Amino acid sequence: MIEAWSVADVRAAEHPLLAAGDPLMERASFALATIVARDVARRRSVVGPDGGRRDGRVTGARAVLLVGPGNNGGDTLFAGAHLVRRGMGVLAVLASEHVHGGGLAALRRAGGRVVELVPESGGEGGASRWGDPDPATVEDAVSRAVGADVVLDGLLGIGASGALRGPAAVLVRRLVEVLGARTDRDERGGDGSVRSRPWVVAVDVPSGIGVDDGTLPGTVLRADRTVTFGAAKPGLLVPPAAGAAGHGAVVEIGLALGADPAGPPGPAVRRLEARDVGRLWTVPGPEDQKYTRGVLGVVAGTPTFPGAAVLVTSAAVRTGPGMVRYQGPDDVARAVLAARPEVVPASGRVQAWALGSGVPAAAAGGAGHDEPDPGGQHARIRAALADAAGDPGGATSSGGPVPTVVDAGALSLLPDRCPPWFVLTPHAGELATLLQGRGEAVDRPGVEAEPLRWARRAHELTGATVLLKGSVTLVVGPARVYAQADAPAWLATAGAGDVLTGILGVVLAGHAARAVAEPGSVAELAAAAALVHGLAAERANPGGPISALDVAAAVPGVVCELVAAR
Ligand SMILES: NC(=O)C1=CN([C@@H]2O[C@H](COP(=O)(O)OP(=O)(O)OC[C@H]3O[C@@H](n4cnc5c(N)ncnc54)[C@H](O)[C@@H]3O)[C@@H](O)[C@H]2O)[C@@H](O)CC1
Ligand SMILES: Nc1ncnc2c1ncn2[C@@H]1O[C@H](COP(=O)(O)OP(=O)(O)O)[C@@H](O)[C@H]1O
Ligand SMILES: [K+]
Repeated sequence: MIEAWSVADVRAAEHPLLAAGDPLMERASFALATIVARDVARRRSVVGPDGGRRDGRVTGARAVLLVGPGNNGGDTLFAGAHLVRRGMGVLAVLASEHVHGGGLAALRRAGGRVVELVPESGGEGGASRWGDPDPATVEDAVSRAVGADVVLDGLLGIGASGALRGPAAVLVRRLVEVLGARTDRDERGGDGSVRSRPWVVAVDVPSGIGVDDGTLPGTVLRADRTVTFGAAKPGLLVPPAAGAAGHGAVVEIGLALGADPAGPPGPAVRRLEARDVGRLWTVPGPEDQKYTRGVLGVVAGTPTFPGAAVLVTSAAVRTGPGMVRYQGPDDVARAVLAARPEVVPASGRVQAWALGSGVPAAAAGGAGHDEPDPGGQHARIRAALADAAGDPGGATSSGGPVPTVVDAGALSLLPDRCPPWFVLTPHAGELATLLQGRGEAVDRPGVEAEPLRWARRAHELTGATVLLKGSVTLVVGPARVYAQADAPAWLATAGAGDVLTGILGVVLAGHAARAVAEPGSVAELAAAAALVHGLAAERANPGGPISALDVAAAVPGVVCELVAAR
């Protein structure tokens, strides 16, 4: 599992070490330089005499450091000194009047070059040194950065507040503009080494992201790699900032995060990895029979949208339940059975529900739909929701409260307050609608700009666990947040969410008692389902287009690998 800690927690963990004189910056900058040199060697790899690739030379490669006012710039300058000693040509672009003195001296001693974005003399006629930097110097710095092998972004770290300001902002805006105008595709030279774009390494975090909330308050230089110190930070996992972080590398600098029982309760954001999911998967034993393994009840699809019912049940059957029961109009049930004869088209006891995929939302005030309750599905969903909440008056008694996936149209049928074992699975548009219905003034772009904030808000307002779908899937439940980024962008295709509903329903059915008894566990189960969904999408057709049903078909293989590796 990747654990991301808040800025406050990281600072609190650094404090005793710094007070004791621990050389944190030396450790951080040495590790940073090592990773940068390794990346550069790989980027400059060449074809050897045997036809295989071997690492290229670091000596002679060019690095440009973008240096800001704080310790982040200090890390970068010290790393630059190490890179000079490894034979690289290093140029530091100082984007601030004051930079880390020790780091600057170390770089100069090693033989690195330095250019100041704002000339020492400052502006003429009383213009502020924090006014516009000299345009010619900016252009020169940008063209050197663009022509370098590697750019280290050390403008701001965890001390950032808001969008980049001052000369750093001017520099980054121009650099992003120039890099954006160049092809995203790497070009290989005659010897096979990579040319064209510099490899961008963010020091600790891409400068100017919202480190704790994952927002992008202004222009940020997208990194190919982020080397982060002590622990990952939330903004490296949470969109949209996570999209600027590239590959990750966490450098151990001795922070004892999580070790102090009196300290913070846990990481701010978590990301499950395959081995975590393998460990929590329920694997049947000889004493099991179909009812002990978990039965999933599905209410999905309508005569107009029967496909969703087929997708949910197909994915569910392939995720390994004891049984899948389907409830819906006869012609939809026939389509389900034609695709998956394993499905039982009858009501009965279930350990979890999957509700609402392919069912239109109930119109506010009951108006606006040709058919107020399409195929009778709204009534079935309402009954199942009451049943799942543990309402004794529930029409389809499952014998107690059971965890439930609430998707698509079922989101419009929720009670005011939900138990945390309800997992709402909106995409950004559906989350905006749900929040508007509860008095929040937010639209889809608003959710996309601050998905963590709004997923949290939906959890607070409803009490349910909220799984917000997107390129990174966020899960917010009681006391826990997960950010899963396992899926290829090819998964953004109609029906893919219905497949997730089926997978998640079966995961919940397999852990039904625990989900209700320990609501804190529900977010982890939902994150696990998102991981399986994402890996299945990748496996369905690596690097190419995928259809939703193909994702479902890939689930058994993914589960097999996960449990084999645990
Ligand atoms: N404390 C330590 O010894 C360690 C710190 N580390 C490094 O130190 C960094 C944190 O250092 P700092 O606390 O100095 O913070 P930063 O290096 O992030 O710099 C913060 C300073 O930048 C300025 N600033 C803030 N927001 C700005 C904006 N939007 N536009 C322009 N200027 C802005 C402010 O003057 C602020 O004080 C970490 O990210 C990490 O790289 C690591 O070396 C590990 C150990
Ligand atoms: N850019 C993306 N990269 C990876 N996965 C994505 C991306 N966009 C969407 N997804 C995933 O695809 C699925 C789409 O679900 P949804 O929007 O509910 O579609 P539908 O209702 O058609 O099934 C979700 O699981 C979501 O997380
Ligand atoms: K940085």
